[in-house]
Amino acid sequence: MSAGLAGHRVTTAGAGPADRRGTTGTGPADRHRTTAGAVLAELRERARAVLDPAHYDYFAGGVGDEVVLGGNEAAFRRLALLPRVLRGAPTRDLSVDLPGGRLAAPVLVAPTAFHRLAHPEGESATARAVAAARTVLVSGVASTVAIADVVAAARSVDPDAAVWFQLYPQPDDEVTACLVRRAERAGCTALVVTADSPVLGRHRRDAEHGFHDLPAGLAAENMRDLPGAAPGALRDIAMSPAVSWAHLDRLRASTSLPLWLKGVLHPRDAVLAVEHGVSGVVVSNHGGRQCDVVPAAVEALPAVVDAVAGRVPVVLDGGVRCGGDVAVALALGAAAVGVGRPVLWGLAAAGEAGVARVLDVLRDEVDHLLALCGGRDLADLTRDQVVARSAGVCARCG
Ligand SMILES: Cc1cc2nc3c(=O)[nH]c(=O)nc-3n(C[C@H](O)[C@H](O)[C@H](O)COP(=O)(O)O)c2cc1C
Ligand SMILES: CC(C)CC(=O)C(=O)O
Repeated sequence: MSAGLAGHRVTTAGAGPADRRGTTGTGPADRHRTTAGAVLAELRERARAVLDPAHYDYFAGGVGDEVVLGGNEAAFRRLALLPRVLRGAPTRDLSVDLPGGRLAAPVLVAPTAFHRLAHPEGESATARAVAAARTVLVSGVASTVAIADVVAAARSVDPDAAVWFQLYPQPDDEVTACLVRRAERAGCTALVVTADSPVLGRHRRDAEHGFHDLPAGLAAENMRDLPGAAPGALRDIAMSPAVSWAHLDRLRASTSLPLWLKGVLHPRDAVLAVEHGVSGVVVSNHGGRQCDVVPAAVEALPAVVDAVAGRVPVVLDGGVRCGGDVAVALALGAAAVGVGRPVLWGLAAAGEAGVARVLDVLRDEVDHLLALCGGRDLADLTRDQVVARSAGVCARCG
């Protein structure tokens, strides 16, 4: 059965319930009967059902009492958008150009570790889905597939796919340099240096499960054969409070790739980052996994955007779970957002198709919302449209 509304087809025919590893219900009809938030929540439940509880909790958990983990999502619920009227367009341009790649929609995939805990194909499956969506995968140094193979998987779908490489600057410059060369040789188009982890956050859930090592057969493949390790052996990813701006300067000088700094919350650090030559800043609290007394990422965003003052783009990650969250972040000045856990849920639930599903529902909902807000492109989302929500709760997340 279907009914037409001026220029818009409404139908009740379409995909049935999604199965675990195959279909994910991506047909157009499906879009009219669900929301990105509901899809992401369903994928999360499907992931929970299939994953080893220790691995589910590794992905889902946060640092300390998980105040910031919940706070990232809750902060979005406290914000609302004021639509503009009578200025839209029949089709909207969601693309964004960033140093290191062009995104068809303003949602990139934040670096998360150990995708083969979620699905046997791991980061390769993620890379194919992200390339098909024509957005950017930030592939982590803690990947269970070597970066050259991740890029190859992405390029098997789209020869121009942009894959960025995330790394923790290592106290030993020689190790950092070797990781940078690997990313360059693999064909990565940008580097993302994570700066919020001078020490590792304390994760109660991991401690309770006794989850400290990858299962046999899985490894952080990029850490193999590095200086200081025996041939074929792995080096630990070092977290060191001794890492400083000087390390960043040396890294910056060693490559011509655009360099993003991830994990910035203080506006003065954002200014320093620009002064030290970064090409972009990622406002992030590591998805609530490092310090449990920091603000929600979206709360920290406006001051960083103001401090950077348009000199470099600012990306936000943390708690983005629906198109509305994307639109609010963009209106507050983010050039794009990153999603972390939702991609892991999609991957665990349905492999490549699950990741594709996450990116598709978010893109579709942003497009719909932009139309509702009278936007033609992303620049039409502006800060004056963001207001505090004094009442009302989300039916899904309360
Ligand atoms: C399981 C997991 C592993 C992560 N691993 C990394 C990592 O290796 N490097 C990094 O910079 N950030 C890492 N992050 C943080 C993400 O890049 C991102 O900041 C965060 O997940 C965004 O929040 P969200 O999960 O609410 O979308 C990880 C996050 C999770 C959930
Ligand atoms: C410590 C890394 C291996 C992964 C990470 O950043 C994380 O689990 O949050």
